[in-house]
Amino acid sequence: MLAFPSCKINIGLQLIERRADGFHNLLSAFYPVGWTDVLEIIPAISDKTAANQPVANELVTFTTSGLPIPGDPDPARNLCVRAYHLLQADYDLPPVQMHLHKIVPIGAGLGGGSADAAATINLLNEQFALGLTVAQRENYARELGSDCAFFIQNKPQYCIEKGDVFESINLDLNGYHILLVYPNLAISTAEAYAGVTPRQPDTPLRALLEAPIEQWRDTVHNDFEDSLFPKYPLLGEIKAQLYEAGALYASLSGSGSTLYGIFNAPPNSPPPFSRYTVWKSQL
Ligand SMILES: C[C@@](CO)(OP(=O)(O)O)[C@H](O)COP(=O)(O)OP(=O)(O)OC[C@H]1O[C@@H](n2ccc(N)nc2=O)[C@H](O)[C@@H]1O
Ligand SMILES: Nc1ncnc2c1ncn2[C@@H]1O[C@H](COP(=O)(O)OP(=O)(O)O)[C@@H](O)[C@H]1O
Repeated sequence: MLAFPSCKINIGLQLIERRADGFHNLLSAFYPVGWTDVLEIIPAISDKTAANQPVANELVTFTTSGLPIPGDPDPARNLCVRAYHLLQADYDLPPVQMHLHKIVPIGAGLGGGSADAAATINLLNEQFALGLTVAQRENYARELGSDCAFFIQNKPQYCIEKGDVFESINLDLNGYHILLVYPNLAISTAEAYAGVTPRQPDTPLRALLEAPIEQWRDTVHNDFEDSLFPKYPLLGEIKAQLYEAGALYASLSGSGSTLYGIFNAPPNSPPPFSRYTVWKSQL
């Protein structure tokens, strides 16, 4: 079976407090974006002379193409393989062959790896008729990463606590256009969190998002920008260029390094962005 795990942007991200477990409580709106990887999972064929080499262990044959993934050549660390083992432990799954074609940039604040893991859970649930509910699949996903559970349903959500608990939100950007700019610079999530100073927001994000998008520029903020823009000035420059290109709203996504702009009409990819990895689409 085939899936196209897509990524997310964060619209606003308020880092509220450091928790006793070392993680941070936050408020953020997660919004799905259609830049996707390709993931195929099939029951294993027994012919070991086939082109795919068994690499992780006897249960999973995992191969990749496209962007190189940090952690290769140790595929056991890949979130897809970890997701398989999580379910295998409880459901005694048969051996599988998995292939991931990696397209979404890595260390980009787009949650691409988490999306792959969630897609693995959803595919295995379907392929082997496990009958897992959304809540059960989200619980497995939470074990793999804070933003992983979001991708089980992959719909706009208001995220609280570690970013893994959801409240519904009426946020519809249908018809707007988005331009993502990945500056070919990976930022590790742990590194980004290590630099933040959390604080209680004056106004919780949910109230700010109720205003029209034209007002967000002055109110809706990603708190990671405060520590990452001074460290990587390029990020602030790209955000300014997105506004110069006509964005109604522009921001860093998650813990970076991708910047995005939301536009009324299809944006050009003007010269400042041509040296970066860009992706654009209608939302
Ligand atoms: C920042 C966000 C915002 O949406 O996304 P990305 O930009 O990475 O896509 C998420 O909070 C990232 O979630 P995820 O990438 O799943 O992080 P995890 O693997 O759970 O954690 C990686 C590390 O980030 C820190 N961490 C993560 C989540 C959280 N709420 N507080 C934290 O302090 C911890 O140091 C942890 O060890
Ligand atoms: N399938 C995967 N795709 C991408 N990264 C993966 C995957 N599996 C494990 N990882 C690890 O997760 C880390 C960050 O993943 P990613 O989700 O792309 O970043 P971000 O947290 O910035 O959204 C990478 O450093 C990589 O080592």
